[in-house]
Amino acid sequence: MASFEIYGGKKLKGELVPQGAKNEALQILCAVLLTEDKVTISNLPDIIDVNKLISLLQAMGVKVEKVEKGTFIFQAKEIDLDYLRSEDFKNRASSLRGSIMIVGPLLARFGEGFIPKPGGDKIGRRRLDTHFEGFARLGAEFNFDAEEYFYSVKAKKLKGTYIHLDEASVTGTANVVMAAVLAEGHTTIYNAACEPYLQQLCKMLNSMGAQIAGIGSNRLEIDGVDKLGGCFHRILPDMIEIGSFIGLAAMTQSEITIKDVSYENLGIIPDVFRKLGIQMELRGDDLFIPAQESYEVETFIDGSIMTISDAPWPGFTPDLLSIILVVATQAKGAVLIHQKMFESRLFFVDKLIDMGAQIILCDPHRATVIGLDRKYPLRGIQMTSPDIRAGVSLLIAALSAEGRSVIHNIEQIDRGYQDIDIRLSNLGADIRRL
Ligand SMILES: CC(=O)N[C@H]1[C@@H](OP(=O)(O)OP(=O)(O)OC[C@H]2O[C@@H](n3ccc(=O)[nH]c3=O)[C@H](O)[C@@H]2O)O[C@H](CO)[C@@H](O)[C@@H]1O
Ligand SMILES: C=C(OP(=O)(O)O)C(=O)O
Repeated sequence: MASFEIYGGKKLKGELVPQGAKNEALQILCAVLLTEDKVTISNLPDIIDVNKLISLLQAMGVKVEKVEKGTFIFQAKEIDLDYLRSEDFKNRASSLRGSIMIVGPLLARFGEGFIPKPGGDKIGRRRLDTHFEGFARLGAEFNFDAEEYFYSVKAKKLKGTYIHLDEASVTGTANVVMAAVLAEGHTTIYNAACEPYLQQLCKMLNSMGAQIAGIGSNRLEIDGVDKLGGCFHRILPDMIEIGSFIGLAAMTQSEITIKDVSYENLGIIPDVFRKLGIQMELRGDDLFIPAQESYEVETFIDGSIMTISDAPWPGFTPDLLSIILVVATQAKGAVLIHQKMFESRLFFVDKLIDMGAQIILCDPHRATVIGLDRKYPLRGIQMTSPDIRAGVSLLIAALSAEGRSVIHNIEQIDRGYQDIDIRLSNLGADIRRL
């Protein structure tokens, strides 16, 4: 288990270039299974989850060629379907969440798909009903082996239909879309998730020859086609990383320019940080965050306490609520953080409380943060990162805290943030890997 050692309290300064988006990359990589032609993907982040998925695809028979840093050519010409029944497949596929999205493409192209219980963060119940109910609506036969925790689907030919997803699941929508593009006839997917990750996936599929309309909305209309071809796809900058950097700048009173953020794809994210009183300026497509002495949380118009909660896109992503929470600890004013989607994502606040933050965990979904307005800095402690976003939030807290902090289990952070220690050191942070 690797750790970071951090001496906090330093102001940082400089530029950060966001990596390609983790959650988009995981969808896009699975989509290469839909064609036997070559697919070139650029701006792939060099992070644990993406690298694990690439090696899983390789083990399945996908040819992978590295063109340059971040750019790879994939060709899924010969897929070893027997491998999907092996122990090695079960071990690899169960080590990350994104692997679940190989099922839709496999089912659509080869008539069968398998997956063990996927990994990913332990942040509460993470059911897969939306995925498998969607496949069943398209005509697939579904089987769940409860003893082995193994899901399988089979279908000679998928048939287009009307599907009202039971919830706007991000990976669920991606999976059902990837199955529907090769189904016979027309499919409507209503209550679809529409995060930029999905918009990007749909655009990529259309450039491979798919017929998807309604991109960016919660109603996708898909005309099935017989075959898809190759394409070139570039991954957007990671909006979660960009949000994390906005929080980092505010919390450490640093002047940071985040380069090439693709502002139009950030949705409501910058505005939510503005509600905490954080200033930022768009310069071209760069986001400039000035060093701020203090920031004050807005109240609602009627003067009541600000609530920040998550919702499916175009609402505020749950993946940034932990960052908002940590940044609120040094704001002026109070804010209620309401994590509606996941029930175990706020427990990391006990570490922040140990560091001196004033937080009341009201219940597993809600925490009230009383901002310290920098009257007392947080103090460095030893802690363990419970999940990827809590991990980065604790890292931000440690960078702002007085003294030495050690964060254990940083594999959680490495699974989504590329070379984070090196990039922060370049801005003047005192951080090292132990
Ligand atoms: C690899 C990947 O892309 N992971 C992301 C993906 O996970 P993932 O696709 O696994 O998450 P889902 O969108 O399926 O659902 C997330 C949670 O929200 C709940 N839910 C979902 C939709 C809804 O309308 N109401 C509702 O309550 C679900 O029950 C579940 O507990 O989306 C999550 C939600 O943005 C993000 O946190 C994850 O980072
Ligand atoms: C929860 C996340 O990831 P995963 O779905 O891969 O666990 C995340 O990216 O914040």
